[in-house]
Amino acid sequence: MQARSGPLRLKLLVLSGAQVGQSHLLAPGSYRLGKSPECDIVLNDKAVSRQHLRLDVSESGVRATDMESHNGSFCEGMRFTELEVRPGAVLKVGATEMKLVPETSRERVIPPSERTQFGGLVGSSRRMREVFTLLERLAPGGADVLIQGETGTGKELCAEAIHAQGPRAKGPFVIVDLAGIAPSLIESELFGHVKGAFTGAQSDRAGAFERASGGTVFLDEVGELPPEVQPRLLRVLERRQVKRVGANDYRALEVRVLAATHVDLEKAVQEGKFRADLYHRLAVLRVTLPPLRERPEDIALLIDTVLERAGRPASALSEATRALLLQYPWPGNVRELRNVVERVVNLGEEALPDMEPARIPAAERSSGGSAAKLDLPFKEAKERLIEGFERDYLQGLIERCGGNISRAAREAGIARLYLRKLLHKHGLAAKDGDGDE
Ligand SMILES: Nc1ncnc2c1ncn2[C@@H]1O[C@H](COP(=O)(O)OP(=O)(O)OP(=O)(O)O)[C@@H](O)[C@H]1O
Repeated sequence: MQARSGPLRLKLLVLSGAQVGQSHLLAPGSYRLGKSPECDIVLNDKAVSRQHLRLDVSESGVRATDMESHNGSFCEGMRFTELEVRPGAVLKVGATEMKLVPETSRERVIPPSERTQFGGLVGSSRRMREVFTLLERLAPGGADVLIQGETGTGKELCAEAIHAQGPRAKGPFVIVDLAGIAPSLIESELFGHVKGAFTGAQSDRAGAFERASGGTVFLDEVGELPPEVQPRLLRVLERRQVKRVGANDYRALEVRVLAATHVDLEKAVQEGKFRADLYHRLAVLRVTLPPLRERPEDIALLIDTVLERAGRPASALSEATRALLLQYPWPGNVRELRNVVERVVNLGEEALPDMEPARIPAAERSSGGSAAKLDLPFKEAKERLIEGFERDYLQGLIERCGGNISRAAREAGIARLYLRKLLHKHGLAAKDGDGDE
């Protein structure tokens, strides 16, 4: 007999704020969230209203309604009055973030660190503060760590920070960029060689592991390691000894190994491109740096940090440019942001690159441009930019999806109800009958 699965039961997991780690089961019914002791879920948070948010839970889903709170309710960074919340979504009221997850989820809650900087890495988003908590825990221990993240998310900076806050901080920090070395030279680069081991080996040479002795070796792009070298690296990691190419003897190593990858190594293992045993050895401790598009709250702080590190005042960027940078999805992550900011402060705002037209507000592209808006107060200029962006984005989205609201909502990653509201606000109607599926 086949087991019948009932309706999906959900729970609300508190990710940040005073009650971090708590979870609340959501059986069908209505729940009021707020500071008042009369609420069903009482939130001990100064920035939360007495009656802040209502959740209506039914078999078909969860609807969240802001109860005219003072500071507003947010979902994935956007303020809402009413919203259908999908499992996986994060709601924020005051300083409290809560994630809607299946009741059976065993997701671990990492309490976000108080700090907004770890070594050279900055970030005030919950996602980055969770990373900082992990780094605080694992850096001092001296164990090997695998750092994952898209290009430009700060993996090298993260490795430097782990080394600097680890027990071998006074030792050397040796970087090996495995994507930048010819495959035939990788072995000798990592492990060294003896004179005559191969053509061109004119003298004995220590490899990166030996050079990093007493400190840390950072293997960047470890996914690029040729298959024939993978067992040798595994041996080094397990036995903590290295044999130079062409030598007979092993030398003991006192070294911390940090590795980074922008590719999904687990997938590479499934595809047979990366050895499972090496992956498991590398991935005992893992840190994943989130892409910038998943933490837009960090953009403003990152802009200020880039300006400060370049010795420029915050005023070096106009408010209109800042507003534009805040909306961009940054596919090249922090590196791209740094490059754009540095280019603009050095060459002027004309040097602002073409940023995905759909994201540039119509008002910005039409006559008047950013110069006209510089006369406006900051808040108004920013609002105009955002309004323009919303209109353009929605127009493109609805066209692309042939007026089908369900599809458009899915593509944009927002709730259908919220999308309808936005369309209404901008006087953009979807096709007759909405084209709903
Ligand atoms: N959180 C951050 N705070 C401050 N600067 C950052 C942060 N993340 C990245 N950067 C800056 O962005 C640039 C790229 O960072 P880094 O080289 O560490 O990225 P990466 O993930 O190693 O990239 P790749 O995979 O391409 O090697 C550097 O200038 C770095 O200083």
